Amino acid sequence: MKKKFFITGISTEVGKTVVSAMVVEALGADYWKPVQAGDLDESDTHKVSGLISNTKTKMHPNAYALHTPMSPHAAAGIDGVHIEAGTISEPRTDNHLVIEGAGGLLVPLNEKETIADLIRPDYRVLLVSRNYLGSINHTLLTVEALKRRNARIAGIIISGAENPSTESVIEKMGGVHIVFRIREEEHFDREVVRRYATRLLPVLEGL
Ligand SMILES: Nc1ncnc2c1ncn2[C@@H]1O[C@H](COP(=O)(O)OP(=O)(O)OP(=O)(O)O)[C@@H](O)[C@H]1O
Ligand SMILES: C[C@H](N)[C@H](N)CCCCCC(=O)O
Repeated sequence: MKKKFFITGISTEVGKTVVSAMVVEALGADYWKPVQAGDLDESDTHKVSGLISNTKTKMHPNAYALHTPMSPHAAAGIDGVHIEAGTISEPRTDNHLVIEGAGGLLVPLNEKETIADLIRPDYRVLLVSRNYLGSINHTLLTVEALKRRNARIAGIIISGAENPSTESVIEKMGGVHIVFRIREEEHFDREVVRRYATRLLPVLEGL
């Protein structure tokens, strides 16, 4: 059965793109970033392309490609565009699909909708968390917001240094499992991503 994984994060810059590349590489999945805001010559689609080795993956075009590295609602305003979640149609594919959000879960697309409105019932949501002072609160708030929307939470992925007391309290109070960990790496390249992808595949098969 083909699976669709939605990658969200507890904030911006926590490792969603790195995790997306690993999930894409593990499954040979297609990749789609519906809303991109920022330098379009160094978009997340370019980054994922540069981190994977398999030849099966198809990169699907953004529904909205905005030029300013800001919240999508604001970046859209600058470009004179109005984002509507309802106009975004998922790319057709027979392959697994990895969908990456922008920033955190409640980042606005416009004055009424957020990234959370892009999550469909058949998406398995992977929440990327990264340890910093304040990350417990950001992680538990995001889990609560996902549950309130009946999203199918597949699990949390920790990117960066381990913190056992943080991780155990997140699992206990959030009622969610940490399904994978990425160490604090000096850099990410195709080799590093391939190594993690090999370990990640059996985890994804169980989700
Ligand atoms: N485990 C890690 N070890 C070292 N660096 C990391 C790790 N995880 C993420 N980073 C670094 O943090 C930065 C942000 O990561 P990434 O681009 O994946 O975040 P993001 O959540 O996709 O951000 P955005 O919200 O802008 O899309 C990158 O420079 C990345 O290399
Ligand atoms: C530009 C950045 N890399 C992301 N694409 C968008 C992050 C928006 C964060 C908005 C916020 O939560 O305050």
